[in-house]
Amino acid sequence: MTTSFSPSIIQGKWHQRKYQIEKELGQGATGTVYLVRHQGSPYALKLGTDSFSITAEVNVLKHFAKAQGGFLGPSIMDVDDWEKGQELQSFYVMNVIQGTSLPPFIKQKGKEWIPVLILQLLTFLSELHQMGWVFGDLKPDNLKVVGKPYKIAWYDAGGMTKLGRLIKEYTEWYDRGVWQMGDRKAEPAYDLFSVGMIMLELYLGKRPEPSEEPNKQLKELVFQNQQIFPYQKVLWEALSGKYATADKMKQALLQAWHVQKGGSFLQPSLEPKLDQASKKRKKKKSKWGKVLFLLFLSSFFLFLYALYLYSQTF
Ligand SMILES: Nc1ncnc2c1ncn2[C@@H]1O[C@H](COP(=O)(O)OP(=O)(O)OP(=O)(O)O)[C@@H](O)[C@H]1O
Repeated sequence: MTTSFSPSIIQGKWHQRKYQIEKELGQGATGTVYLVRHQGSPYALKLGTDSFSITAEVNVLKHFAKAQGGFLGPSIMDVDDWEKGQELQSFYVMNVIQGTSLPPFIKQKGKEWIPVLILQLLTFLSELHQMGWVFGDLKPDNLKVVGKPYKIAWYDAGGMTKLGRLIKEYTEWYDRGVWQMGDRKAEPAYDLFSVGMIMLELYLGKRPEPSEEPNKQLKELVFQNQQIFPYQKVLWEALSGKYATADKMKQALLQAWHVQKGGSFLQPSLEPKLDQASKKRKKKKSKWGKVLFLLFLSSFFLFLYALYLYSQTF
């Protein structure tokens, strides 16, 4: 939703806190997010288009504030209304999540980071699902890589849906309904499909449009790409809803990751070691050969000398 008018200061009607607007961070379905300053500190302020959806988001965020298990996500600092002329506009203030979006991060750091970050994401999803929620609108736009050591951070609670309900917000490319791979029931497998699509996008570096037979196309995309090779099975199983929990997918991904690491990292370092060992063995062999040869030579001359002495005696 586009708001052509950008205020320079937003003041809460109830708490009277003043927020100086610095710039727009982005726009979502339920409002605009601004980078603001309050008493010298930066915050992200979401100004809603309707108070109902802002209240719903605030409720979900407050719920997760209690149990974010070390995962970086938005924490609510203030909730208030802004008097814009005659009308009231709801807003909430949260911490700023600064980081790099997943696609540019992978482009910069390399594809070997994909399973590492996906494993982190699965740990977060496992916790979320156990709390009875599904992320819903899971996509790179709602995730960022922050800090060092690198960690996945999330925002946008707008799509979070209670288990068993109908997914309330989705983005086509990450939605299993669009790819004819399942329905829009809020269950862990719905999020795991989106995780699979995020992986696929990061490996391919693009998002091909769904064709007339989207599920067939998806299978081809997974199995015809050699770069995905060690993760093809995990990826396809996630896309076809084979994993009932995020932990199950995590286990399978971890296994594939170890196999991949064993294949690409052990082999080169093993080869020189094997070479050196065989060289040592060869060296040992040639040393013994020399000793035996000298022994043979000296016994041969000894034999000739004995023969000479014998011929002199008789
Ligand atoms: N806490 C935050 N820190 C930094 N940037 C943020 C924060 N929250 C949101 N943003 C930025 O504002 C944009 C809009 O966020 P918002 O959560 O409203 O919706 P969205 O996820 O982009 O879209 P939609 O809800 O329609 O799927 C985000 O894409 C992001 O760039």
